[in-house]
Amino acid sequence: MEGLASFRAVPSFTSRPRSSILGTALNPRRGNSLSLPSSSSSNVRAQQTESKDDEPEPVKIELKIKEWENSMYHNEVAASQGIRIRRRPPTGPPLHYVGPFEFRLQNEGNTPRNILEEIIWHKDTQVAQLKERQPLYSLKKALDNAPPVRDFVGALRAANSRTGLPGLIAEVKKASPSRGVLRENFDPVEIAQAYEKGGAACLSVLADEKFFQGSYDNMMAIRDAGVKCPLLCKEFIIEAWQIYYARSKGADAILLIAAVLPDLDIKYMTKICKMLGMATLVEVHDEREMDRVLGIEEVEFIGINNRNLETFEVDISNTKKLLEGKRGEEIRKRDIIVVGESGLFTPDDIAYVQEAGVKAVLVGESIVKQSDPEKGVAGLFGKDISLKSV
Ligand SMILES: O=P(O)(O)OC[C@@H](O)[C@@H](O)c1c[nH]c2ccccc12
Repeated sequence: MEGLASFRAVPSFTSRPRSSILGTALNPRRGNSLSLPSSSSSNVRAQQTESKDDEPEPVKIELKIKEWENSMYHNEVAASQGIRIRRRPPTGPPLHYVGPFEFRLQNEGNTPRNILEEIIWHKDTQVAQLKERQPLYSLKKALDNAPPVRDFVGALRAANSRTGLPGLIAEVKKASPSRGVLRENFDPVEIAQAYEKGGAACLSVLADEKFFQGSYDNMMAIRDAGVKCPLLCKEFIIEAWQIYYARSKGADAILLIAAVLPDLDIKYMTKICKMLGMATLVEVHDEREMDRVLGIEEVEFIGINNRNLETFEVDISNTKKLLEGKRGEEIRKRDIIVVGESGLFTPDDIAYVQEAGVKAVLVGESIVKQSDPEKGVAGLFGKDISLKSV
C-alpha cells in the first residue's frame, strides 16, 4: 500500500537513478539511465538518445528484466526458508514528475523494513560498484600476493584448552547502528595489539564503513603491524566475490549470516572458504536458523548471536536456548565449535554461555570501550588469560 506520508520530493538535478524497469520498458525515451549524469530533464533526454553504451536497447531491457527476475527468485527461495531479509529491488521506487521535482513513491516493496535489510541493500549497491572496479578474475590474481591464511578455529581450540575458558574473539569495532560510537579515539592497531596482549585468541575486524565505521584498511593495518591473532572479516556477505575480496585483504575467516543467506548460498560459500583455506563462521539467531544450518553438512563453526539484528534486542539466554536438547547433542557429536556472540560483559556472562556449551565468545562493546582494552580482557574473564599468565 502506498501512503502519502512516504512521498519524498527530490529535485531533478540530483544524481539519482532515473528509471524503473517498467519505466524503461514502456517509455522509449528512457535509456539505461544509471550511466547518466542527471541534469535538467531536457538535457537528460538529449543524452539518452545518444546513449554511448555498447548494448542495444532491447538487450539492455532484457538484462534489466533478468536482474529483476533473479532478485524476485532469490526472495521467494529465501522466504520459503523463513528468511525475512529481502534483496534490494534492482531499481528504486517509481518516479513521478511535478514541475521541476521528482517524486518517489515509497512502499513496502521498495523500502527496507528494518536496519538489517537496509544494510544488505546498501551492501548490494556497494558490492556492485566494487566488482566493476575489480572483477573476480583480477581479484583471483591478487590472491597470489595475499598474506597466508592462519588457522582461526585452531587458535580458538588452543586457547580453550590452554585457559579452560572460551577462546576469545575480540572485536575491533568503532561504532554500531544500535550503540552509536563506542570509542572516540579509535586506533584499530593499538586496540588489536592490546587485545592480543590481553590473551585474545582471534580478532574480529569490522569492515563495513557506513554502519559500523569499519574498513578493510583497518584489517590490513592490523595484519601489517604484525598482530598474530587470526582475523575474522566482519562484513555483510551476500556474494562470493566478497569472500575473495576479504581474502585479498588478509582475512583468515569470514562471517555468513543465516538471517540473510539461503541454505544453498551458505553451502556454496562455505565450500569456497574451504578452498581458500579460510574458516566460515555461520551466524544464527533462532531455532529455525540453527536447524537450517545444522542441515548443511559443510558447516563446522557456528555463532549464536544474542542480538537480533532486525530489532537490536539482546538476550544472552538465547545462546543457552539454542544449545539445549537435540541441537546441543548434534553439535557435540559433529564437534562443531560454537561461539556465543554479543551482549557479554562480565565473568558471569562468560560462565553462563560456557555452561551452555560454547567453546568461544565474540565480544566487542564491553572491551572496546575500556580505556585499556588489555585490562578489559582480564576484566571480562575475571582473571588474566594472557600468554604470560601460564
Ligand atoms: O559488541 P557486542 O555486543 O559484544 O557484540 C559483538 C558482536 O557479536 C557483534 O558486533 C556482531 C555479531 N554479529 C554481527 C554481525 C554484523 C555486525 C556485528 C555483529
